[in-house]
Amino acid sequence: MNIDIVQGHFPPPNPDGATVVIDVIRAFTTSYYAFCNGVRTIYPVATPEAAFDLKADHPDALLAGEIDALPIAGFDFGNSPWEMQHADLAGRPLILRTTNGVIATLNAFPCAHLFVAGLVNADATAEAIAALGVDQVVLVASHPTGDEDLACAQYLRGRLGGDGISLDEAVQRTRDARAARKFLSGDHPRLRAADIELAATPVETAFALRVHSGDPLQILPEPRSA
Ligand SMILES: O=C(O)[C@H](CS(=O)(=O)O)OP(=O)(O)O
Ligand SMILES: [Mg+2]
Repeated sequence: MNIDIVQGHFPPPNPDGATVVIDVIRAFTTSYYAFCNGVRTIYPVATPEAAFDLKADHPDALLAGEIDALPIAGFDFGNSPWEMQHADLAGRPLILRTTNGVIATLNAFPCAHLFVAGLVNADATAEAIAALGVDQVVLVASHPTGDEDLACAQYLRGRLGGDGISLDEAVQRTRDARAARKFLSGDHPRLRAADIELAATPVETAFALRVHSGDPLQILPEPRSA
């Protein structure tokens, strides 16, 4: 298996292989906890306007996301795993707009298989990719310069049989990442240290998150292979 790591919002085409878009702080940690708390599907969108337009077609949808890490006016939630844990989401679709993970996901097709991941579900993602039997894997650290997504990509590469780093190192690099500072400083009530705690805590029983092509794209939990 050939495994490439790239950084940023523009994954290379990977028509026969598997691509994983990684966003540890916070888009796919938020997505994971949204599903844990009952969300039915996630629609990733590029802009607040696209979110409001899509909600017109899905009136039961909830809106989550950020601009400059802060909640968007008129949205129900920030891009916050803690907020996902503390809300009633059962059976609702979620429309998600974020700066890095969501934008890279929207740019990731063409690829044969697309997943999104954080450290929370990195092991489950590695298992799902290994089960595909593909020759080419692209790991996309979606923050163009941040270390948290790159560390997760390097951990995932190791889990897939390539050069890797330990889970402890990936956890520490998440806590130390520049993007984590504004949450850990306590300067803003909607930027919570609890979000970083959740982003930096792998969950052994987690599930992978697969992106299904179509208009709109949908993110759905992937059943774990036995
Ligand atoms: O809301 C987030 O955590 C980030 C923005 S930043 O890196 O914290 O400024 O968006 P994401 O798309 O989840 O990286
Ligand atoms: Mg991020």
